[in-house]
Amino acid sequence: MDVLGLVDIPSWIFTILLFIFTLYLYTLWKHTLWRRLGVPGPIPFPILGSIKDLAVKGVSKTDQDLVPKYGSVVGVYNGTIPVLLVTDTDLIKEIFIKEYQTFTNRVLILKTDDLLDSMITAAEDDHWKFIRSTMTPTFTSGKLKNMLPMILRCCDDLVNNINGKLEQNDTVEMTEVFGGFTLDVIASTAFGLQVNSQKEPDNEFVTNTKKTLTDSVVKPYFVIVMIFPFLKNLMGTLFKAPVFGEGSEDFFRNIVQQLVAERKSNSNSHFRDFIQLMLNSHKDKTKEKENGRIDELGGLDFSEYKNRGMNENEILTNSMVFFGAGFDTTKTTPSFAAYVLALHPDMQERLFTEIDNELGKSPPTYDSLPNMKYLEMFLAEVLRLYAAVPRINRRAKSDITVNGMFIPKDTDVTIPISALHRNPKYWPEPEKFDPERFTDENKATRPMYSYLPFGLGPRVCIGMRLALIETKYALISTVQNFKFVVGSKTEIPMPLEKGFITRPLNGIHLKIEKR
Ligand code: HEM
Repeated sequence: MDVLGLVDIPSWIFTILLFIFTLYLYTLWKHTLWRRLGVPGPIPFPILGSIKDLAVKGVSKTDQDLVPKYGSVVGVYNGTIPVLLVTDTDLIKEIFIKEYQTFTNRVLILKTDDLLDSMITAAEDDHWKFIRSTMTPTFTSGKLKNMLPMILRCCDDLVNNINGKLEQNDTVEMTEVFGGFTLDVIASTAFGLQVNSQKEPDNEFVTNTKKTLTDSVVKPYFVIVMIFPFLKNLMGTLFKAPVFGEGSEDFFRNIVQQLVAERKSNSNSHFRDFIQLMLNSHKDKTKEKENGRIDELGGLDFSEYKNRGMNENEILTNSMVFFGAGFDTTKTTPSFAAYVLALHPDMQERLFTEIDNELGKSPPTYDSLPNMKYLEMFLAEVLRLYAAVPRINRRAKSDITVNGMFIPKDTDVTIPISALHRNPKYWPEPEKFDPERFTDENKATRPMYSYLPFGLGPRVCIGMRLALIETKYALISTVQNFKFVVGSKTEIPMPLEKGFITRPLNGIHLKIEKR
């Protein structure tokens, strides 16, 4: 039909249909890659690939089904992005350690603004290397030791808060309790602020942090970019993905600006929080170079950045990374630990005995931690079965052949941690909770990269030691005072959320008795 001699409607409809059909053919062609390369895997769901399974079954369940069925290297697609699921420990080592120059970066679905690009978790190549090497010295044992008094204060608040809850409730929701503790630790270690988030839930810092953490940044256009990666830049320009929740960016920017101004004007600053350490780090790094220390990350040239310290955007966004990367992970770990203790009274007794023998009722100390071997083994097993991050990935910067296997440019190489940690080859009766797997003798029987709760290689979790200390301190302080017991609301087995962080679906409700 002809409208005003200008528009021929049937030909428009035809053109649109042809366009859609061409896009569909494009996705079909993309979905032939693994078949052409001889990599086993499921027949991809049209257009969406494995996104459908991730949404319906969840990340961990999808991987736990795929890996036993197809083996230690599985080819799937996120939309049309090729994803290689690798649980072969030799290949893991080659890709994540030996070939890290090609696999330096994570898979970023959407690049948006300077703030996102400057997050250590998302930054790429030289920029990541600059930020990582600037932040690394803030996590040395010496610096972490200086933070222990702050963490101990948060432990006291944690015990008082639980005591307060016991009077009001039959069961206690553990992620709320340990969430408050984790938030307090981050507020003091990152910003030097003393907050008791359980006692003061309306505190401005607490409300803004919660806003930051609960706002979802996964938007529908992420899925469009996964299906049509060539739209990445257009989508990035059209939709600015928020890095932080509504309004909270301004709130935190103000805090950081104020703190940076205060600290810069006070050269004898006695603060030991991460903001101060990031401000100092440039100076410290220069000293290290003068002392002849070799750059441990080696290889990449970061000359563009080396003559400056972190700028304000980098300090802002990386202070916020403490929440993104360190909050959920660190609040769920002691919560899952409490759940397992309630389910296994014998293990709880053993932990009581060890802690009583080592510390009695005295607060934990840094030097006492290595003496508590059972705590170490128990926590390692918690992190095996409830690894906070069920998948980690790297993007291939260029075509590469590793151990005889061709991996094309832009492939997302993913380690499905939750499936790796349940591989019966390394973990007999994988669903059984058994801390004895982590005796020195048993550890020696497994390949090195069969256990990766904190990832591996140059991009391994930078907060690992802080997280372990924080979790151990929280567990010791609670176990010294309380006993975890299964209550009427405790779910066995516990349903988990489906996403990219391992969280309980309905919280963890336990009865707590005073010891
Ligand atoms: C039990 C607690 C935690 C677990 C299980 C955990 C786990 C992980 C994992 C699996 C990764 C990815 C590593 C890789 O790709 O190889 C990671 C990265 C990271 N984590 Fe953690 N994490 C925890 C706590 C923390 C804490 C407390 C902080 C900060 C204070 C933190 C900061 C980071 C950062 C900044 C990265 C990115 C590092 C980079 O790209 O260079 N994490 N974490």
